[in-house]
Amino acid sequence: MRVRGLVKRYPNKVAVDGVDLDIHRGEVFALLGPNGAGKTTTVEILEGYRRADQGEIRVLGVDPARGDRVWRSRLGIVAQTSRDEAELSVAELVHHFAGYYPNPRDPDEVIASVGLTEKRRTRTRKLSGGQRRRLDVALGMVGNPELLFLDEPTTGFDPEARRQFWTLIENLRTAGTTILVTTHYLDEAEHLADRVGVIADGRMVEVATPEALGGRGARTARVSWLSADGMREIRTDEPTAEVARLMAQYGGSEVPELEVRRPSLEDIYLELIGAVAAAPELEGAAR
Ligand SMILES: Nc1ncnc2c1ncn2[C@@H]1O[C@H](COP(=O)(O)OP(=O)(O)OP(=O)(O)O)[C@@H](O)[C@H]1O
Repeated sequence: MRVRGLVKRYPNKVAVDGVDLDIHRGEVFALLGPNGAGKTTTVEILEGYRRADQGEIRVLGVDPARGDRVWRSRLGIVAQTSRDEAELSVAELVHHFAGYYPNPRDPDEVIASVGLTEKRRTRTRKLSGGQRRRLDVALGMVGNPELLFLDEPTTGFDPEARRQFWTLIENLRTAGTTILVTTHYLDEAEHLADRVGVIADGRMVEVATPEALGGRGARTARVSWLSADGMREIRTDEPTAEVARLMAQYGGSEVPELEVRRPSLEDIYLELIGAVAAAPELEGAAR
């Protein structure tokens, strides 16, 4: 996928303001950003559901505004809101959707992979929020897509379901599926994504691996431990040397509650978002 200078204006708002984005085949890419940043608008343009006002866009080699049925059948989409088919059972709905695609996955295997086998005969209106979301994911993947869009896929999942979902995504990735996921869960992005893009106020602030975002790997570490006088914390660029010093000080025995910490992805993300909010010059003159 290749995007250059994507712009989308609504009557009162420039929702996407010159976004560039490259997503490589087989990659898991997480799009992060606060509410209203422009994530869903961007994703829906890439899916062909909304029209861009400006920009060059290629998704699987095609301009989404001109995407035909064959192109569409190569995509899997899990939108933010569920499709409403309340009277069908889980199995009926997944089998029904499989029929839309030329080369679908086995619907029963897909139902099993999202953990809904026990609910296969349940009408979709009787599913819990998290179960309904798992069904959405099943519908997105049953067509065996080359490229899967997941818009906040795990909202409403309990922690165990989220872990199961991560395994599912890892399996899809291993099978070669390219995945674009939007999420508000930083741990999810860190766990799943090869690269993350942070979008704020319609602009791409940074694209990097989760480890490198905001110069994270090079950031000062904090070494903390429980000393005789209470908790101590030292900021240092050489945490290994600091730990060695502590070990010597404690005569090689356990240093109580020793912890070495670098800024989390969430710390870095909040810094990036905060910098955009505090920098009025980033407000586009085009508005
Ligand atoms: N159909 C629309 N008409 C007018 N404004 C819209 C429309 N859709 C979105 N917007 C506005 O565009 C901006 C970007 O919205 P978008 O849904 O893309 O954000 P988002 O990053 O996906 O947010 P969230 O994390 O809350 O899902 C918001 O200010 C929103 O109010």
